[in-house]
Amino acid sequence: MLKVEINSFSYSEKTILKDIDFTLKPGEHLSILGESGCGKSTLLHLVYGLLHLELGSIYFNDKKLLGPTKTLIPGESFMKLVAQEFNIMPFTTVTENLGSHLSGLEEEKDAQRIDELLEVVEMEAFKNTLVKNLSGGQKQRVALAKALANTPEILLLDEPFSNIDTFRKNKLQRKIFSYLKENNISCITATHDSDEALAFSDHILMLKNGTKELFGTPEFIYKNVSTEYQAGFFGEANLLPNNLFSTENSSEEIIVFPHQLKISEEKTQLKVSVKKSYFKGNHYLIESDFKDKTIFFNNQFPLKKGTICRLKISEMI
Ligand SMILES: Nc1ncnc2c1ncn2[C@@H]1O[C@H](COP(=O)(O)OP(=O)(O)OP(=O)(O)O)[C@@H](O)[C@H]1O
Repeated sequence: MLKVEINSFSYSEKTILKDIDFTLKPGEHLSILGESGCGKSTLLHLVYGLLHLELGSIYFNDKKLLGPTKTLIPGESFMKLVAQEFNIMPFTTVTENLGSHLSGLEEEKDAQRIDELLEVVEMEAFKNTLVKNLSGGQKQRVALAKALANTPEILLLDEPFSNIDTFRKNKLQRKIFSYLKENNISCITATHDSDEALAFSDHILMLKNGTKELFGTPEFIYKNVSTEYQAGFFGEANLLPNNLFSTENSSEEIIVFPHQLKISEEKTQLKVSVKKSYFKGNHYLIESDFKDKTIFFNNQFPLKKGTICRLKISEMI
């Protein structure tokens, strides 16, 4: 089990991470979700042992991980990090790259393992291609396969699918995350992609300015979104006074997602003027004005600019 307790971490005067703690059991997947610059990569680098943690501690099972000031070679052998600038050798083939991480003693066994890894990242067709001739997304897939070569106990992935097109991404995510579960490999991913975090993780740690904003299962996170920052990860969201929808006289504001709002025949208080309709495939996202606020809601059809309509909450999250 991995146990992380970061009281505080800074590169210089400015505190980058503060009061972060979590544990990760074998095979569990934690997503770190946060905006650019909030400290996701720093957190992964601390866990991997590239950065020294003065105020806090990181344990794997009962062993305290000591970090770069106490170890000769930074990084832990049971853990692999796939960083944003992936560490692969450009002038060798894909097979040679993967082979460099295997024993080299049993040729046939290594060849089988390389085929298995290439199948997981769907790179069989590029076996003999020089890495320098691959696209960014293909290099990212080789880096992933390389990290898996020796079956680590913990895999740290920094934006692992950032260069991979949507067409391939979904299938690849399903394959890789089920491979990790089947092999009981724990995983921490740093991501901006809420779809990935919701679909594949056991826990999500949402960060804001280096501190814990929300922590819990994907269902818990989605149902407990209460601020614009938190909702921002899940598409357009509206922060509205609760008393628009209830008779209660409270000053509380609630987050309402576009799919929760529906045009109503009743005289509701939420009377909006349509600004623009965006085609989203199976629905339209309507941008509208309500007093000085922009309100987004979903509709089956596009609406003309200037159309006035009243909205109600059609469903809870
Ligand atoms: N080596 C460094 N020295 C000083 N400051 C750094 C260093 N690396 C990162 N930072 C700063 O620490 C903060 C967190 O950076 P980090 O890379 O961890 O963010 P991130 O959430 O991973 O961002 P992104 O999603 O853009 O990759 C940023 O303000 C960044 O400028």
